[in-house]
Amino acid sequence: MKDLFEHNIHTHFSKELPADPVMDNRSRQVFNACFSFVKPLQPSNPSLVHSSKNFTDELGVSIKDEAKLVQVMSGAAAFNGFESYAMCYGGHQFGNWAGQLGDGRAINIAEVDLKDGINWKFQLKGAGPTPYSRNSDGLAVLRSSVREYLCSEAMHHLGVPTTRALSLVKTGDLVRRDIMYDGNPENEQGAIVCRVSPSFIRFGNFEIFASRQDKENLQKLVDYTIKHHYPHLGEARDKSTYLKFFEDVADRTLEMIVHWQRVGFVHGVMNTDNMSILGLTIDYGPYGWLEDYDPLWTPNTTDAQGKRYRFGHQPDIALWNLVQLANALYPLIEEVEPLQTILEKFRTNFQANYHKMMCGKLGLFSEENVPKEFIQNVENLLEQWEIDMTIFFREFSKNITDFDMLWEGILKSSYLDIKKLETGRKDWAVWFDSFSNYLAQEKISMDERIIKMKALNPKYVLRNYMAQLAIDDAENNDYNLLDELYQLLSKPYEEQSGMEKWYAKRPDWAKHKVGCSMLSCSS
Ligand SMILES: Nc1ncnc2c1ncn2[C@@H]1O[C@H](COP(=O)(O)OP(=O)(O)OP(=O)(O)O)[C@@H](O)[C@H]1O
Ligand SMILES: [Mg+2]
Repeated sequence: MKDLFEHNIHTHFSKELPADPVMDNRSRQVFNACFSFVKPLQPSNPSLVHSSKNFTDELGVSIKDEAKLVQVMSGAAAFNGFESYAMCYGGHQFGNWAGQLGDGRAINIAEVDLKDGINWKFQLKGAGPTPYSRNSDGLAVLRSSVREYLCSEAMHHLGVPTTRALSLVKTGDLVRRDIMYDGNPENEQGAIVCRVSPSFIRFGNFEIFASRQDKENLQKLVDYTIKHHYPHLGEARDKSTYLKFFEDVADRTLEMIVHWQRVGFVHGVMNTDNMSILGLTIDYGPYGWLEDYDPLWTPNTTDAQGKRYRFGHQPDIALWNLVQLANALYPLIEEVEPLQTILEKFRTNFQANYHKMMCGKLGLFSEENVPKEFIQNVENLLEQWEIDMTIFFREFSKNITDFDMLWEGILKSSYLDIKKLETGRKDWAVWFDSFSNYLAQEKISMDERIIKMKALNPKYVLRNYMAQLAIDDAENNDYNLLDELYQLLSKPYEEQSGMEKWYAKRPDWAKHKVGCSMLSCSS
């Protein structure tokens, strides 16, 4: 395999789209441009924490010189002379237009043609200030970087569309953060994740031009996005192509959200500046994994009041965000109705896809036989009896032929004590009766059913406390647990000997610990 740095740069984004002519790296408004050239900050003493061998293997590249990797991925050296840049975008944050945001701490350091003929963009998160940093420092801490690094790779292996993570380095510099926003800032270790994706364009990249009535640049960006990322839409650049583009983005967004609901992922900050135009999960900030099944749960302390980004609300928020994207694209389409039709379709398609997915998790693959209420009923039961989502569905991925077997799984996955649980036995039995009826109508063999269920119901996910344990060790320069979780989560659907300890309910100590149940945006 050829070394990553032996590959040539192939610049598309920063060559084909308008650049900010001002080279001044001070926080400012940037007009008529998709990005600004900016160099990463020099780190004082960079060191490698981890790199994703799975991902470099997938990309078909090797890393021959680890020292060089650390230099490039910490921003100390350029990637084969590439002129690095930060992107300009805006966004709706918590339902309000926030104006220009942009890559305040992300810097694109390379564009390279690799796997599948894709032009991969390499981006450092936490590499120093840019014109988009506003009042912040452009940096990231080890704690949040471990979370981003582990989770992006874990999500990929779960089959959820996502940006990838190639490396995690420490900068050797200290970063001051007030983790609980309570006036007690502390010094933390600075770190940088190298993220990789075919594109980091977000809904907000389009919104910023629309908000400034800059139709010319809006169109340039849309045309670029279609050319490089939706080439099947053809050469024509007219209203019908733009509509089709919007429809495809809506479809991809829908697919991503169905996956999130399937694995119990709560993004936590679904602002439009965190919505990828490719339907990839982007920005692993105060995300969390659903443990006891609670549709109202959000990990984000900033959102604890309104719970706008709670688990059960993610599909509605995706739609809300798509409405903002529709508004941004409107100047190129100038017709409301066809946009509305696509948004309506999202709603109905989501319901159908969600139903199919949930039936699949229960091993019912003739979902047309199953009424919506049946799924609603099990969701209510899971919520009422505080049942761990991952364990329940994995325990269910067996040949469950009688109620006792189901009950065993419930005992294993509930956070309630047995005495309390006993009072729910009758309700579960009623549900199990209807389940047995639908099961009897299944056409596929039991073996096949179980294989399919296990492929939908992961055994291992990155529980919030697991990431925190890895962080605690990493902060003391011990990366063994980080590596153990990285390896574990690269095969989330497989039984793995010696790893059963990670297939367990969240321990009691983790219920209210910072980083394990609630997370602030401080990162
Ligand atoms: N420490 C920081 N310094 C400068 N800008 C920041 C910092 N933290 C966040 N921002 C900027 O604030 C805005 C919203 O932040 P948000 O938490 O969504 O993103 P993020 O975690 O920095 O990055 P990304 O979305 O690239 O993963 C973005 O424009 C982001 O670049
Ligand atoms: Mg963000």
